[in-house]
Amino acid sequence: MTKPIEPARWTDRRILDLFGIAAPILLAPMAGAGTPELAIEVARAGGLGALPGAMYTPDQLHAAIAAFRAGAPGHPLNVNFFCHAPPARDPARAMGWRTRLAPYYVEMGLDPEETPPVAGRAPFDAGLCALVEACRPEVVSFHFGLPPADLLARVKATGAKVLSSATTVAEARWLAAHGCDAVIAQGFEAGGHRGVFLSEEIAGDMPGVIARQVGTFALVPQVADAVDVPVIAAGGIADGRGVAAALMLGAAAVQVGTAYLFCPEAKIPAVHRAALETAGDENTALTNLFTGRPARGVVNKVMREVGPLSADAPAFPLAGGALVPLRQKAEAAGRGDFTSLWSGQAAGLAPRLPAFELTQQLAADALARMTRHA
Ligand SMILES: Cc1cc2nc3c(=O)[nH]c(=O)nc-3n(C[C@H](O)[C@H](O)[C@H](O)COP(=O)(O)O)c2cc1C
Repeated sequence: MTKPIEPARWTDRRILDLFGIAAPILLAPMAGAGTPELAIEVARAGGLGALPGAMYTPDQLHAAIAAFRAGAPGHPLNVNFFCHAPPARDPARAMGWRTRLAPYYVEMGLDPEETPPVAGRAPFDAGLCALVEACRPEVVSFHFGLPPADLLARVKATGAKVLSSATTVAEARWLAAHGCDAVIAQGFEAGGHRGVFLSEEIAGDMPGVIARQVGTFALVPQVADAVDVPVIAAGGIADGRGVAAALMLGAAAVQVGTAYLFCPEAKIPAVHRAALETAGDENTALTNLFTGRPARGVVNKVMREVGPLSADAPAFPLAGGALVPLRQKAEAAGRGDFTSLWSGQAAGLAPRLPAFELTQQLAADALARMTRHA
């Protein structure tokens, strides 16, 4: 086993002291893939464990938090929520989307007339806020901006430190001005959903929004210069080199997602695990097909043939519903043709270790590199 992390050796202690952790490594909250086991192992290794609230029911989230508390007593926990505005119903768009996908239903032996399930991702609301008040996670993070001021005030009143993702300097400034204790600078390389929230054109001009997305290497130092709160770098960081580079660019910590998907503690379908092996540096793309918002994943059949971006896809989070029957049928046949295979651009760098060992290796390797270059 790797040696324990020595907290005293990190020169920038802002995030370590803010959260009470030993290493500046944050597990990314990953809706649909994160588990209490993953969070426990990262926390035990000295990083910050996270649970994704977006795809759990409140009861499931309660149970997941309790499992974390039992498995990693005394360690802080980050619980993550989405705070998108729920979309207005748009039956014409929903029908257009089903018509676009109808040939695949026929190809897969499914009835295109069958009503697909509604894909839901609940935004942070008063009920989830009450859950935060009851469970008191030490850190609460948000994706797609921040919740309304009254809910945010209630979260902060619990003593939780608040984080959210910024994809531009303007978003980082906005988050710092609205009460975030630290800002996650999420570069273009990142797996999963872009945290974009200030762009008005997100629905109307998806290609334009995507063409302007900023990479981690350019984003992190500009955000670090722009805000007074500590910055957490995310996107394409999958080994010790990436951690060291992010810290040199002015980040006080990193948030890592894709590299943890290889861990046995991550819960992803077999087709996703297999696809990650092929992700490399050039086999992912930003797509809106699976939810309606841009997110990075391994290119598969539906992305190649319908997208990766489609103006027909209904608004977030509704696009996914019509893909569910196709996904289930294809996965049963061992194919990921309709599955959201979220991955960042650096999957090929991930050391492929269990979560405890991965966290310690990321930290130890980064420390060794930074010491060599000091
Ligand atoms: C499978 C997957 C699911 C994700 N789900 C969430 C989520 O629920 N909430 C969130 O804030 N970020 C989510 N993200 C984005 C991460 O927080 C982070 O920005 C990203 O993983 C960093 O880039 P990397 O994947 O290259 O490490 C997800 C990322 C992945 C890969």
